Amino acid sequence: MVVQVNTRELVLQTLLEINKEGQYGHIAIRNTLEKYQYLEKQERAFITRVCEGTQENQIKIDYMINQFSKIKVEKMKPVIREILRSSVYQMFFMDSIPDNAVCDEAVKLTRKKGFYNLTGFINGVLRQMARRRKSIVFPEKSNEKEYLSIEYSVPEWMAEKFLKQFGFEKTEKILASFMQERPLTVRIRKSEINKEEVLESLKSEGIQVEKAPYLENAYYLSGYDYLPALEAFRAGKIQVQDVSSMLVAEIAGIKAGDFVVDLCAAPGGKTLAVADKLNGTGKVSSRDVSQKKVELIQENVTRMGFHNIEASVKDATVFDSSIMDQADVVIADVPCSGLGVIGRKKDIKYNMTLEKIKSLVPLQREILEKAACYVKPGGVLIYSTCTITKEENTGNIAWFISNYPYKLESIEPYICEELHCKTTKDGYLQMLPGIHKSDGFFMARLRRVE
Ligand SMILES: C[S@@+](CC[C@H](N)C(=O)[O-])C[C@H]1O[C@@H](n2cnc3c(N)ncnc32)[C@H](O)[C@@H]1O
Repeated sequence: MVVQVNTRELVLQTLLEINKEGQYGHIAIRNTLEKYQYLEKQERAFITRVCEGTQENQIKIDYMINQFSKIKVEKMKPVIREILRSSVYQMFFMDSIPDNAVCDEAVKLTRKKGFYNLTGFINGVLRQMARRRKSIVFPEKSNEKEYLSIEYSVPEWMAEKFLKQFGFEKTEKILASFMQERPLTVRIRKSEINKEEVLESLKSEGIQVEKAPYLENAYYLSGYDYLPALEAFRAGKIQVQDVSSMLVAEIAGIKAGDFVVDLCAAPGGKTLAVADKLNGTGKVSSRDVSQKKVELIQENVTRMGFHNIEASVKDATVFDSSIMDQADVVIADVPCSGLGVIGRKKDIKYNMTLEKIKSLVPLQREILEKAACYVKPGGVLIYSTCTITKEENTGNIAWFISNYPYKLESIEPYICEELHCKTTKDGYLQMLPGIHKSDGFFMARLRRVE
């Protein structure tokens, strides 16, 4: 028997889950959708949109609610807080739902959750907000930090940090791009397959395929319901990967027969791109810190059918003498603050802190320090992150080249002209969302000189 559920109640449950320590928004939403698979497509779309939108705009929504509620959002009971937030999202960020319906449903849900004495409060706040829409105030643009923080729902420290690093105009572009829908990008494998046939197969399954920038094998996909059901995916002909991340295997300048070590490899995006370039030759030692992570790599390796990848559990901060001076190429795609991928993972903007960023730098340097020993003399080390903070990127590279026998080497021979800029000749590239057509990403190519 199918039990009727209220979609707004599922939204509430999911938002409460999302706000638990250590929970990821996309996973909480996926869990709800998997549990209630029998829901209509429209209901699933509603749950996804309201949960994602409420989370994405949380700082702005709280700022709005606080203008109408005597009890500040942070002091509210979690259930009440999430009912209000998601209702405000429906009233102010979606066109299709009348204010009255949103208020009525919020009151019903409050009652259903047992908060009888708070139905009046919920009703009062929401109806006031609906009635006095035009009186809601937002920070002036001249008040740069507060304006950016509220308008784009990022913590003030982040707005301030970006302002310092990029200035107002660039920061606004970056933050605005975080709010835009991100296309799903895939890399079509080159080895052992025919690209035209893959494109045909995708189109025959009703998928819209569009060329992505910068790389000939990068494509945007849309119109799919469940990616793993696609033939091209199951047969290991496509791999989900942002174009910025694909560039790592390009600038590594992989040659047939190379021995490549990927130190922080899960779920295997760069490992798989490198193996594709090796075209059945050489070997990739693909490592990550836990068994669970290595299983993710292995799953992808099995699906794509590569035989030249060996996935293993290895802590990159622990020296491994067995590969000392052995690798033609080492990839250190280190754990980072992830500020470049906020557009895809909204949790990052609420969970990252200045202290955490600060504590990542020594870890990244520890990994670089070990990585330096694995490259054979004359070999190549690629350092990359999916973040845009100076200290994790150019800061670490400056530290590294002043302490180790490495020099930066131009990446221009490996990337398209559109990406050439002041720094690419010098050996590194900082991609910025909203400026580049990709996630935020940093990559550097270093040659071991002795
Ligand atoms: C940016 S992600 C890697 C993405 C991956 N290179 C790809 O392209 O799919 C960073 C990875 O570093 C791993 N990691 C964190 N600490 C590590 C350590 N001490 N040793 C090895 N890997 C570590 C994390 O588990 C995570 O999978």
